[in-house]
Amino acid sequence: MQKEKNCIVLNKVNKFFGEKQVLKDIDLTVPYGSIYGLLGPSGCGKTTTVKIMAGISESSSGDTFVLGEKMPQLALMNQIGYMAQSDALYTAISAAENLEFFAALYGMSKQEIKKRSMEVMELVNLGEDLQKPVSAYSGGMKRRLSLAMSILHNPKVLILDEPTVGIDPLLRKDIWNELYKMSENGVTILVTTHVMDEAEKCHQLAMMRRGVLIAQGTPRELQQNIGAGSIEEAFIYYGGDSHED
Ligand SMILES: Nc1ncnc2c1ncn2[C@@H]1O[C@H](COP(=O)(O)OP(=O)(O)OP(=O)(O)O)[C@@H](O)[C@H]1O
Repeated sequence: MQKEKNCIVLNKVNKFFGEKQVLKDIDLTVPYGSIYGLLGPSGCGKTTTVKIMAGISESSSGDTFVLGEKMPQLALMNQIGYMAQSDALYTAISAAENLEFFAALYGMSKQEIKKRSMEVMELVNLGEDLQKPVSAYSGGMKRRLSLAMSILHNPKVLILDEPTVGIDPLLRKDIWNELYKMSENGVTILVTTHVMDEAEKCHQLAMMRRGVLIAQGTPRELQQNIGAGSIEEAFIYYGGDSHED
């Protein structure tokens, strides 16, 4: 069964906002332990798709399974890490307090919270800024803190909506190395991106356009299928490079 081999399965998922259909019959499978990229022009439905996967939003019809369970599923929430496009941070308090707050929601112990907070903050190069109020963070620092928060509880599934926007290339490389390590340890990672060199780093890619999944495969397959010289060329061929809105 698809559900057993794959960590994330979407079967004929549709989503309407009022009269407007923003997802059309999305069929998608993400194998366990893979890094799967969702690529497409602005407004094509990437965020809507990942919110359904994360259990934050419900589809209008169709089924979504994560770790073999039908979504949305409250009991799965502490096995999923989700990083939204806009940072969900409390700016009046410190990064440490933000981490503590979320960790407590996940039921982590005080000792665990302290150890893990330091670990994740060092990972995103914010080890020195743990006690600073978030209001004093730059945009890029807030993104990195959001990423740290999404992996704080060692989730089995990590869903990242444009995680490296505003992050410099060097740190972006470090973050990708960390994502590879996590995937080698069995974590399944779903990442949305506009950045072509990031798309190439994914094990598998899905390209979306106007709510439809138009192509799926490895970055190499997507290029070879149409004789494209780069993933950027494939993206332009499959999806067009113009914005939808
Ligand atoms: N709550 C909402 N109510 C009405 N329309 C919505 C809502 N959320 C999203 N949409 C619409 O659904 C479509 C898909 O939006 P979505 O945010 O999923 O796109 P996206 O591919 O993630 O875009 P971007 O790359 O710019 O973030 C857009 O046309 C958007 O305007």
